[in-house]
Amino acid sequence: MAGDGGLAIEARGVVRRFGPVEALRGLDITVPYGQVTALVGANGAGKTTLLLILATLLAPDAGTVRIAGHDALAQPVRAREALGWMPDTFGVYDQLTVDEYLAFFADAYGLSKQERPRRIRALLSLVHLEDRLGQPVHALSRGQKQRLGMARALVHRPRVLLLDEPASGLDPRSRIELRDLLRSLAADGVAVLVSSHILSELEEIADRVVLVDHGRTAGDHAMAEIAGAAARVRWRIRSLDLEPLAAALDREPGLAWKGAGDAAGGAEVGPLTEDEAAGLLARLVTAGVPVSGLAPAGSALESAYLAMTEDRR
Ligand SMILES: Nc1ncnc2c1ncn2[C@@H]1O[C@H](COP(=O)(O)OP(=O)(O)OP(=O)(O)O)[C@@H](O)[C@H]1O
Repeated sequence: MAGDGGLAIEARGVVRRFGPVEALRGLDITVPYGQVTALVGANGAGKTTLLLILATLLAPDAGTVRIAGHDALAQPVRAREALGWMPDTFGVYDQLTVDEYLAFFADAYGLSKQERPRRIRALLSLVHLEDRLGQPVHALSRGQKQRLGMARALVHRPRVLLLDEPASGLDPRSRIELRDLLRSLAADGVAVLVSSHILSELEEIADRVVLVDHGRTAGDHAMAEIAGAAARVRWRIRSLDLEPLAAALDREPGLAWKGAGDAAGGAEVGPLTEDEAAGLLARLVTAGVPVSGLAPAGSALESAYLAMTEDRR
């Protein structure tokens, strides 16, 4: 699918200032084809600024950006042909119907008149809006508009897809469908770069995580490394009787733990790997502690994110 055999996105030393604010301070990022890469970072870290620059909608003050092998600054039109873009705030032309809206973008991307109706029906079916054909865009709910935005981003079958907070307005079913759609696009060789604050969802969607911190890349990890069995995460232990649990945890050399609060009825321990947690569980049970549950506390990506950003606050 890559065609040019290279990277889908390659940005180096990207700088962007807004007056006195340095939103990006020499950021580097590479995104391969055939994978979902997640862009994660605190509010104001620079994710949207980066995505706008990659989408050729904002010029950097310094740095280089290549999209699908094209220099995005010198050849923005070539870059745009390869790109699909879904912004976080979704502007729609309210007077248009759903299919007129997609036809407008199909036209802008040069799809032939014969192909357009077929493509529009396929896209509406892909985002489960086929029953909205002929209806005005303004009558759609926020989540439906977001799904229409996704269809719009895919009109010209882009090889590189940029999504800024795509799941924010979606109901649980639509989120699962979005996850499946992004996975199947990646399986077809598309490079997907997605920013989101919903880390538990990214864990299931993404192959890689790029951490952005104060305008720079602060980490680039395979999801398997972060969320796999070898990853160190916090664990929640539930027990029918808290006193023996607390006493047994106190006897564990070097183990960090705290009470998980009355409602949770147990303790939070770690970070530990899956093996270490299994060993601890075996010792607790052997010691006669009435353990009723052991599970990761929050998602592994959340734990990793908190650990990675702890000393950056
Ligand atoms: N048009 C603008 N004018 C002035 N400052 C801006 C502009 N756009 C972004 N900034 C500033 O640049 C920094 C990075 O903003 P950006 O929107 O890229 O962050 P983000 O990581 O997407 O944040 P969030 O997670 O809150 O969406 C922030 O300090 C922000 O205030």
